[in-house]
Amino acid sequence: MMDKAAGALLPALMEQAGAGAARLLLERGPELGLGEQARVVVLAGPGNNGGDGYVMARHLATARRDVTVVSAGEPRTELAKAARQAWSGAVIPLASFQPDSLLHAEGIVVDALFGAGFKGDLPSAPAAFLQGFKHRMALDMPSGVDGLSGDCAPGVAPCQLTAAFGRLRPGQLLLPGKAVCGVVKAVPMTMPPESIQAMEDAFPAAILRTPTEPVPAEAEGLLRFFHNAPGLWRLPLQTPLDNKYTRGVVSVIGGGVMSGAGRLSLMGARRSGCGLARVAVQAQSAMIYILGAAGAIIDELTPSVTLQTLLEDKRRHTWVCGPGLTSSEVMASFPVLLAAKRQVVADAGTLDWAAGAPEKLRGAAVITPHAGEFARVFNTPRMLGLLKRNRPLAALEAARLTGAVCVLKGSDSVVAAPDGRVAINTHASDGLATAGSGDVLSGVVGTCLAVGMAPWEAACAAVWLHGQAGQAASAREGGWPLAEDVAAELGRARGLATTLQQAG
Ligand SMILES: NC(=O)C1=CN([C@@H]2O[C@H](COP(=O)(O)OP(=O)(O)OC[C@H]3O[C@@H](n4cnc5c(N)ncnc54)[C@H](OP(=O)(O)O)[C@@H]3O)[C@@H](O)[C@H]2O)[C@H](O)CC1
Ligand SMILES: [K+]
Repeated sequence: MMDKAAGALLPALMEQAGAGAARLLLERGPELGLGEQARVVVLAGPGNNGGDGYVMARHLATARRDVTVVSAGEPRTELAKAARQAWSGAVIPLASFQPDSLLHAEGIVVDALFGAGFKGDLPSAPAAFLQGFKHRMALDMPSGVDGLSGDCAPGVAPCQLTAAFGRLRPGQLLLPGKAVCGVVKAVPMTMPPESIQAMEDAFPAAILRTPTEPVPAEAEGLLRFFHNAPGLWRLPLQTPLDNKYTRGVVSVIGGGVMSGAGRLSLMGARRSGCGLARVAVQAQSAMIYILGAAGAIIDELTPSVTLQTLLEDKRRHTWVCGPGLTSSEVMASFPVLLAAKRQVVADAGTLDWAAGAPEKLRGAAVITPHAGEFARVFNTPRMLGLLKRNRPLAALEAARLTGAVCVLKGSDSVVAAPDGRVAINTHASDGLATAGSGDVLSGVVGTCLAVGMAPWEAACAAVWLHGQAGQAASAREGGWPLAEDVAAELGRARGLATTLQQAG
């Protein structure tokens, strides 16, 4: 139900949306390769997205641009009807409009067909009409893109420019939607703060919150989206009183056969600033860890020194369990860590051990699956469908099923907490698509947890630091960094996060 206050705001918001989109096109046209006098064709749909299109056309005409409105259906909402009436130019029905090849090549079509209210399949005639143009700009979303998930209906016409109204939508940042939005530019909208929640309720697709924006108490427990950036979380600053324990202790379960993954996780933890990192590993496999990391402590497990013995040290609260582990190694460690009430980052081998049985992960603080691991753990048709078409909801449901924060890794990683918070990370780089990069991340999550951050904040911070380190390593290595190169940049990434936190 739309709140009365939000309803009363809508005409003013539509006016701001249409006027702002017109301004954006006038400013950005030359960058899109449009000439001064390029013709503009607005394709207006039946809902409020179409209404925005009529308002935009009016403002473009006032700015003396050659603008034509083509209608893909009579306006159905009161707002869109009012916007249609305020447009004094002609409205040509789609079926009767005959664009010439010059218009196709040199003009621009404004996609005001469907926005947040789109559902189902794209009708073929308007989709083909949009496809015919070389230059395209979208209002809110290219028609056929789901604003919440970024899922695209077949036939979506990719745009070079998208006007975002007030705030960004998740679907503008998540693939595949992100790829068809082109450059996304926010059109500023002013609205009283108390109306923000009401506005969010009024629109079918969620709106992204900025990191520093407080969430009203009544929104607790509801799905709400955030853009992942420093400001959404705070990493503790260094102080002269710090010692290695106050900076956090991270312990990694080391694999006996696949030692590389555990060592990369250890590197991630150490490079991102934990005070002390330790590895617990069977004595016969300890040497590779001992030789590999002079600054880490290696705890050799023997019949007399077991994991239980190590857990007597209460300072060892945070554990990374999974990188490089076989199922039997997971079975011998993960349940023991949970029984001892440790906060555990579950990755790799632990996720494979829980294939088809997500309840086995209950008790972990953070789980970090990539799409393949996710599909193995949460292998019901519903979850596989969500994974394909709605990554934020897939991650959220995984978090709710396991009680753990879920980092669904990808080039647009999402971090979901069981309480409904979902952060979208856009701060990644292609360079992270290399073996071992996920192992590094698990160690960074370990550091952020060990230093006392709550699980969702810790996971968000770790994903951002990892992304920043990936970008820096990519730049340094000509676009082709190794996981070790990414780890090597983590200290500087944390330094940058601190600077940004202090500035903001
Ligand atoms: N965020 C803001 O502050 C503001 C956003 N505004 C704009 O409003 C739209 C959302 O408007 P809404 O009217 O809810 O939805 P749409 O315009 O996107 O589309 C709804 C109409 O489209 C029909 N529809 C939907 N899918 C299909 C389909 N597959 N085939 C045919 N027709 C379809 C739908 O028909 P129904 O029969 O399903 O009802 C509707 O007629 C948002 O995107 C912004 O652009 C406002 O300007 C205010 C501020
Ligand atoms: K649109």
